[in-house]
Amino acid sequence: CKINSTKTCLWMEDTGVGKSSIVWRFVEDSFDPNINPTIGASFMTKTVQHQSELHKFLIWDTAGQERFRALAPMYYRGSAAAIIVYDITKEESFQTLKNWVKELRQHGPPNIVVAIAGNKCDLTDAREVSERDAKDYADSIHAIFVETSAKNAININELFLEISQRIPSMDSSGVSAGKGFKLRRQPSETRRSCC
Ligand SMILES: Nc1nc2c(ncn2[C@@H]2O[C@H](COP(=O)(O)OP(=O)(O)OP(=O)(O)O)[C@@H](O)[C@H]2O)c(=O)[nH]1
Repeated sequence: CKINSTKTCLWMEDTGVGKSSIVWRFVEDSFDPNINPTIGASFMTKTVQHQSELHKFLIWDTAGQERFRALAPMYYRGSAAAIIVYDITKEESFQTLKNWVKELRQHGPPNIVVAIAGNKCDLTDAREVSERDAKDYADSIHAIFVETSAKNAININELFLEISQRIPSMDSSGVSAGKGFKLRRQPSETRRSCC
């Protein structure tokens, strides 16, 4: 197998949208309803096989609390992808996400792959952000979009799979193999509808 090395940064302004829970679900396939807020940032890795390639994710899970906001550039600089997470039951978290997209566009790496995850899609009765509005916004900025539930393990693996498909191949030392970066607009065949 060829090894692709990817650095992924997970971040979003609001605390409690479920960033750490998404990482835990992806890396450990577990969910803790009493998970503690992240302090500073935490780091985890996971290697997944896709067709003939092994893809290693190096994941920085950044803290959403206001007092840690200034640290975000340390993690998104040099990242191949950023996942911005909002909570579908909090309209405000979707609005503030747009500020992070702007910051990323202005100060992040030029070809960074942006993925937007609308988390907690198991809480349909409390929904404040429509899937259509979020998808339209993601399309307008050429970002990956999925609704996820870390609690019910919906679309978590699919999210990372789509990211790995959009990131240019790298050799085992982490150097880009020189393939042009192409946006793939087709939705993943494996993605599930959230509700
Ligand atoms: N119902 C539901 N609850 C979730 C889901 N994901 C996370 N939660 C809950 O939301 C709360 C916050 O989750 P975290 O993963 O700590 O959120 P975070 O964005 O990492 O928060 P910070 O570390 O403060 O930035 C916890 O009580 C989780 O159990 C989900 O998919 N569905």
